Amino acid sequence: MAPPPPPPCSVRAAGSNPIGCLEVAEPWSGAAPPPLPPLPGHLHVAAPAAEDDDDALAAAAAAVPSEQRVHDVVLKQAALAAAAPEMRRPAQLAERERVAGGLNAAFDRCGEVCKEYAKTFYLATQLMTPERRRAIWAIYVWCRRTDELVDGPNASHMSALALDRWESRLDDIFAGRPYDMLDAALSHTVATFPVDIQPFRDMIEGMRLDLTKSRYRSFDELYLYCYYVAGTVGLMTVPVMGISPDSRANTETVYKGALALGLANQLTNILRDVGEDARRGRIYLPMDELEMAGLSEDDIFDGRVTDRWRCFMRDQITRARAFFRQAEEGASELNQESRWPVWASLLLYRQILDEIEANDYNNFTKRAYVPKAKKIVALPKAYYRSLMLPSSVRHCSSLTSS
Ligand SMILES: CC(C)=CCC/C(C)=C/CC/C(C)=C/CC/C(C)=C/[C@@H]1[C@@H](COP(=O)(O)OP(=O)(O)O)[C@]1(C)CC/C=C(\C)CC/C=C(\C)CCC=C(C)C
Repeated sequence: MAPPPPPPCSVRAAGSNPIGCLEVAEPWSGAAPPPLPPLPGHLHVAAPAAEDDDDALAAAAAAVPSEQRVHDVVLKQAALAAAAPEMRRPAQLAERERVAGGLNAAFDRCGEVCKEYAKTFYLATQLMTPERRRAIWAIYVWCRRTDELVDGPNASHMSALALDRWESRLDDIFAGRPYDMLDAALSHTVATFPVDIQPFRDMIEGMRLDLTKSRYRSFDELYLYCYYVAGTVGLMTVPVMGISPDSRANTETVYKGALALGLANQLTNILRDVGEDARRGRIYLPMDELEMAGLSEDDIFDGRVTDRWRCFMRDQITRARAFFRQAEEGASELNQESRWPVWASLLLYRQILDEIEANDYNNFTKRAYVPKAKKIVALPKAYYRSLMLPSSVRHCSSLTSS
């Protein structure tokens, strides 16, 4: 279950284009992994609805709360991972195909991109086994490219049509027909690990929302957006990172934790960037909650740090922290060598919330960031957390010993 809405508050009554190279890569002419065989629990793409049905479908979808809709995707991905062996194909076969397919350079390039754009994360992937590490890089690059479509230097040329093309390219990746070398790395990854296509489709859906939507009426709407652009990352990566053989938690709990970390990170991102987003005419904060707090759009566009604003922000931060807490439960259940980057992401991103508080909630003109010294302290802390036994095991043994 998602953390509850913010509690009532007492005062409430009152540069350059460094990644452009990712957009254009040479068409891939090397060997590609075979298309995915159908697997039990694999999500099938629904046939497109006839236009007449569109409104009815949209109304039906809107009637289901976002949390329920997302939960269904979580269950399907968890079932797929639980039904498949940890890797879809024997490791040796995957390895042989990677080398024979000339994919070394493709994965190396993915690693370089990660190193360039997410240094800390890249460093933290070094403890992972080589095949998991490479696969995580390939997923990272696909996510980064997808995000660049609407947030990058060419974003102003982006259209729904281009996103449709990106989505059919995604179908090709899953069908073993990669377009370029970076796609080829992802194609190999999804043929090797039990990763479902739905979270990838959903991330593209999040980018579509970004093209058309600049206000979120309620937390329910915002929840769905955060799932699309960030919760999906959790669902994409856990099948690669794997669950600890010692874990006694059920798969669903771990996937819920992964979803929670994505949601927490994205909510934190939104709280950090309120001023920056407002300057682009965007407000991601739930409009009904703003109204309940006695705040209007103008308060945000004017960037006024008032007591009402501070109180509103306190509530939003409380909610984000609740998602981080839920994520902690899942993080400790992952394979031990995969836990470090996850704990690092969790601890570093959560500290941004502390920095917003330290800035006295001025997220209009001050960008909250974690200073380098604090980052350096967080990394060994994350490493230490990653050494701890899964919490499901700790709880079990404390029960049996008492
Ligand atoms: C191990 C690990 C941390 C893996 C994640 C690697 C990965 C595939 C990341 C993709 C990130 C990406 C490029 C997403 C595109 C959409 C987007 C931009 C989302 C925002 C990320 C931060 O973006 P940005 O780099 O622009 O941030 P700054 O402005 O520079 O601060 C998001 C906020 C979301 C990122 C979401 C995650 C990292 C989800 C992490 C969840 C897991 C890895 C699951 C962990 C599992 C358990 C059981 C807890």
